[in-house]
Amino acid sequence: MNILEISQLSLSFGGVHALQDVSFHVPKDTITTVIGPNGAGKTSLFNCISGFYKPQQGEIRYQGAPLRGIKPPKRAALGLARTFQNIALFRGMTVLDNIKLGAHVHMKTGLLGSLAYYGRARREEMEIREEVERRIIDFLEIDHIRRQPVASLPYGLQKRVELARALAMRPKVLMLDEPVAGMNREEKEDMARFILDIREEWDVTVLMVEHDMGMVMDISDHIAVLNFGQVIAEGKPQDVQQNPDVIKAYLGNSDIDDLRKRLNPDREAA
Ligand SMILES: Nc1ncnc2c1ncn2[C@@H]1O[C@H](COP(=O)(O)OP(=O)(O)OP(=O)(O)O)[C@@H](O)[C@H]1O
Repeated sequence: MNILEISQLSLSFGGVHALQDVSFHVPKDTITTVIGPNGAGKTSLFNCISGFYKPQQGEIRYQGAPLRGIKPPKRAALGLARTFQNIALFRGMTVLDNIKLGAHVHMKTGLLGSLAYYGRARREEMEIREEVERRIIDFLEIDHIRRQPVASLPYGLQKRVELARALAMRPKVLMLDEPVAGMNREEKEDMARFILDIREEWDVTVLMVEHDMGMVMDISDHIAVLNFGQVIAEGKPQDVQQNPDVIKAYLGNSDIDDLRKRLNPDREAA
């Protein structure tokens, strides 16, 4: 079953065609990765799925239902959680407070919601939240820093806190925009392990944009390749890697050594 179905999506900014007739699917319980050279449209696609951009054409279906007209906070509450290319945490706040903000998407707002949301229901929700927060902190091994302000942490740990906040949203689809960008090798290996464990232990489908081809080929179940706003290949890592159109797309943007490094998963572990 596909948890997300993207059909014939097109998005333009003036004369720039960021996405052209993009169709692909995200099978449930997989790690699905969107790759492609710089400017290929990967972040634009993420922005369409999370509702920040409105495509001029096409449809995105989530759990079988169209997302059109649903605003970003509602999409998050429905289970589409996201991290960003550049860390988007509240740097002055503690790790724990940042994680608590993630859970906020489930708070009822508005007068009717507030009236319906007191007493036992609210207590139960708070208990669930605390339990989820505890589980996330244990899982991501960040108990020792939970009272520290985010700004005081090294980059790799900040990225982990961002992941924690996204998990606190209790997602069904976790969208990760370049989760290992800027990380050293050890941080990358940790992050790759966490992403694999999230799929296994948290019943979450992962949709990722990532440039690190070693990690992409190692941990992805399904890959879609974008180039100039169009899907040029989709399939298993080994199929995508051999695809002549994919090789050409990367060759057009890199020298041969860079290409080898990018497409060869044996280059380095994660
Ligand atoms: N808000 C915007 N306004 C105008 N043009 C935009 C906007 N967002 C994206 N674009 C353009 O759309 C195209 C695709 O950009 P996008 O950021 O989606 O690519 P990308 O694959 O995520 O690139 P990268 O790997 O460098 O992050 C680019 O030509 C970009 O300049």
